Amino acid sequence: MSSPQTSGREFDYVVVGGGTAGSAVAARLSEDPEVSVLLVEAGPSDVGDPAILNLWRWMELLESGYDWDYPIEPQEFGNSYMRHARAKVLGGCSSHNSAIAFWAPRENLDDWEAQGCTGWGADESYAFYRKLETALDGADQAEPPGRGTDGPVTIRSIAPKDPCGRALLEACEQVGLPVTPFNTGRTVLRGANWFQVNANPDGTRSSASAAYLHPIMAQRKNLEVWTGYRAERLTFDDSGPRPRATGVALRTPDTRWTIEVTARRETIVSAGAIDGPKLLMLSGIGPAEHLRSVGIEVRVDAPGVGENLQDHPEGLVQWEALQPMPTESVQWWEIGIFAGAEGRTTPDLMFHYGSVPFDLNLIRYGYPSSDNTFCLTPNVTGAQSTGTVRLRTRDFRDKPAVDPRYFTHEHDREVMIRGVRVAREIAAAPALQDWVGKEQAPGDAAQTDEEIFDYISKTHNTVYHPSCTVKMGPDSDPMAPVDPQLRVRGVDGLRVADGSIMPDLITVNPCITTMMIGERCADFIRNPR
Ligand SMILES: Cc1cc2nc3c(=O)[nH]c(=O)nc-3n(C[C@H](O)[C@H](O)[C@H](O)COP(=O)(O)OP(=O)(O)OC[C@H]3O[C@@H](n4cnc5c(N)ncnc54)[C@H](O)[C@@H]3O)c2cc1C
Repeated sequence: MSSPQTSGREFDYVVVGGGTAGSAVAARLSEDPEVSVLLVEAGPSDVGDPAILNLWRWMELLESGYDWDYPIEPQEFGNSYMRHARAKVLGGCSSHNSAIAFWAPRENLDDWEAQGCTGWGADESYAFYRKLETALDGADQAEPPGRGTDGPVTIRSIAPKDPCGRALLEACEQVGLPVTPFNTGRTVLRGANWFQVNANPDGTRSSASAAYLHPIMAQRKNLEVWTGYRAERLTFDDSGPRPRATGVALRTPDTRWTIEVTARRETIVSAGAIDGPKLLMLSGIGPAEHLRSVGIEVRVDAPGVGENLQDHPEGLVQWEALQPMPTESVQWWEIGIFAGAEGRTTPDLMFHYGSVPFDLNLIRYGYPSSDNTFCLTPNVTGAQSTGTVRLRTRDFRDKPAVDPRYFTHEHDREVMIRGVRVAREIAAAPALQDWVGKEQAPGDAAQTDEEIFDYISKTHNTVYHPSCTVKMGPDSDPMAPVDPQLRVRGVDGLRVADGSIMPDLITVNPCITTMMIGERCADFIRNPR
């Protein structure tokens, strides 16, 4: 596609960001042959790219050319060296991630509804999880509405091949965390199991792009997918009483031209929880004072844009393994453990089990690491610390300032410290004694709460779930830039559909929920209420 010639093209819908939600939005909208849809993605196509499609290679992608790779602002209580991986490739983070597949707990979605997000409760939203998936396993254990049988995304359970993983599950049983089925519609408070993943039996991803786009990209004449085009800003007609979104200004792949494409009906921003608020702010929609401070004219004073950044902070306990660890794996992180505190309705603590060293934040502090290790990573599922995404400058090429403000809330520190202790308790159970060698990190020196948190604050990572930065909410909430049908307040013709619209981050891994958000956005557009 050569460059200035593409300028001035018109479509009914323009979806900006060909990621997890954007792929679903574009695929569903273009089911109607009467409308034309353009999907624009800054990164390259994933079609035929083994580095992306082979799920077991996901860790190679961190800090690679496929990663926007965002640094974070200096943290008072957290790890200032931490990087936020965000995929820059068709399929977005669903092309980059470890494909752990969860339906959100019913309680999370019902809580969204209770916050004024009408229509987002579990009963209505679960219909869209069903619609998006073909569940290969576990359907017989699910409660109504049951698992999906003919959706584009293949979800299957990981086979129990890893012997260390089998011993781990036995150890979990021994400490009161029994093997419990996932994705049944019943919330797992305390229990463990092999994950379900959105992947095909041959080990390739069933990412948003592979599932929604690959089968239709060449066939559907009313859908165009442009890769390598980066949105600089949204365009508007400001002549009426309210601004109306008219499309997007794009930098061409050769970086030589800025072109404009028109959305006759709507523009949908699906650029994710970091680049989405950035694009809105570059387009004059954001906190007025901040926009003025970087020289951007205010179109809509939307104080909630870039606020409310939520994430799942993740700690690490790593051991030398006494026996050889597997040399092949579905994605190296095959088991999940929930260890909710007494009296909760959703678990406040989750672990991933890695059959690999995960020392990307250890070496700079001199912690030992080696090739034959395994680890448990406690994460705070309902972290109370919230952060911000802000512009550094008005140049679309500059990385935004991402400040998660990790562990600024005491709750998060307490849960994480408990997480390290629970990980040690699991490791001390009889079933793991043939596997557990020296604890490399945090190691014997970290015993008191202060010592454990000192280790955590230096070395913690993230489960890579930044969300909630353009949250939806009722009209009465001035911090909610979008309404429950995902329309941006203060302008016409513009919606947001991606992980940024969650009012609160769900307890579990959010990729499948983000696809559900894409499904719902297309449904709101096609079936206006
Ligand atoms: C390393 C990693 C591992 C993870 N593991 C899991 C997991 O196992 N399970 C799980 O449930 N979740 C996981 N997650 C989280 C999950 O993948 C994300 O929360 C989710 O995919 C985000 O979807 P999204 O649509 O909001 O954004 P994205 O999928 O990031 O899509 C945004 C898209 O917009 C594009 N874009 C951005 N700016 C522009 C612009 N200016 N112009 C054009 N295009 C632009 C991006 O390149 C990207 O393709 C992981 C995430 C990462 C990074």
